Amino acid sequence: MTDRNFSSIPLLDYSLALSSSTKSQFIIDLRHALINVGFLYLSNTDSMVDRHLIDTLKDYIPKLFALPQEEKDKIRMANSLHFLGYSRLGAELTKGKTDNREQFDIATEHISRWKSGDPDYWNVWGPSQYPDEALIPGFQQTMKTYLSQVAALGTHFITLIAEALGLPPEGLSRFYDTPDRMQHRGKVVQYPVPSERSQSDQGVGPHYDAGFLTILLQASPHPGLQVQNLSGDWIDAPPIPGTFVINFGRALEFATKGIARATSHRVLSPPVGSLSPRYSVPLFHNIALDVRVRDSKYELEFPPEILKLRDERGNLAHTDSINYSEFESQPSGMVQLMGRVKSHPDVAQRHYPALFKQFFPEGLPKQGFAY
Ligand SMILES: O=C(O)CCC(=O)C(=O)O
Ligand SMILES: [Fe+2]
Repeated sequence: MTDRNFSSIPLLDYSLALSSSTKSQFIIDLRHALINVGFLYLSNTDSMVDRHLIDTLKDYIPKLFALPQEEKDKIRMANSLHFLGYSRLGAELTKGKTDNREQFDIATEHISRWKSGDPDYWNVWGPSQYPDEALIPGFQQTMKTYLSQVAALGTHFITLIAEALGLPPEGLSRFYDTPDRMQHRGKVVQYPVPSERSQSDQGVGPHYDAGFLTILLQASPHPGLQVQNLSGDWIDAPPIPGTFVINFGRALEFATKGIARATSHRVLSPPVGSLSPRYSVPLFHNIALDVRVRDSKYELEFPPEILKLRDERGNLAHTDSINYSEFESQPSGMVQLMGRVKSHPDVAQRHYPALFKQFFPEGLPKQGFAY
């Protein structure tokens, strides 16, 4: 119980999971992170994600945001049925306040399988938009390779999560289609330095992530990411060189009967006077679009000792996040689509007029409501 109100985020060494003599310790540490924290740092992932590729990607990021505004707007998200593309600074609100960030939503490669008669939510997956190759040569290939390597790390990590929850390694495979039929969504994000006059330090407000797990690259040395512990205190998760931050989302929490924690988190803008923006690259590792996590078809049986750990942990005293409770009843794809419609009403107005009317009967708001 002393671990209940964590005051720092555990660091796990991925290479320990790859050797039979050290794997059991890794699984024990992962179990603690899943049940009590909901966040972890992961080091030594070079066998899955090329370290040089990460450095190359980091070098591209400031150049990507420095592209002329009109070039960024050419690939704006409103062009895309799949909610993939560029969003200007301040396009979204979280908990009623503007998020001070600018971003490119770019996903792993995927050809939409939607056909007439299929549910709308099949269209949340599809091809990405990239800036003109001549303006940022090589970025597209770097990003594609990066996303596919990180997605593969996520696919392996899911088997470790299953083991940490007392299931066989393939215990969570029912939530997935084959890897070639899945799409995982990445973003490249810039949090600008606020001006002296700024009233807000909100990079992104408190929220949960949606799916099973998020794999985050903190791509600049700025602190700012904070994680809410069981008593509601905000704990810093500053960048640690050579690591990813991994956190668990609402779908995993629902699918595991609350054993795994989706943990509320937020990002503070860089302090006024900082010399450069903060950059990050999250990858949201998805489950299959048709899955209803609470349907009996997907119900998982956990060993009593794992359920006991959940019960000993207890429930949250307080959280500042509210989003994605739709997993209780909706298919995963519908939860994603509803989240996207709320965050990006301009895209919805263009491509999903019926849903747009349902969520925004008064017409187009100035900003989206991210969470
Ligand atoms: O930028 C970060 O470090 C985290 C961003 C985040 O939590 C999100 O976009 O869901
Ligand atoms: Fe998040």
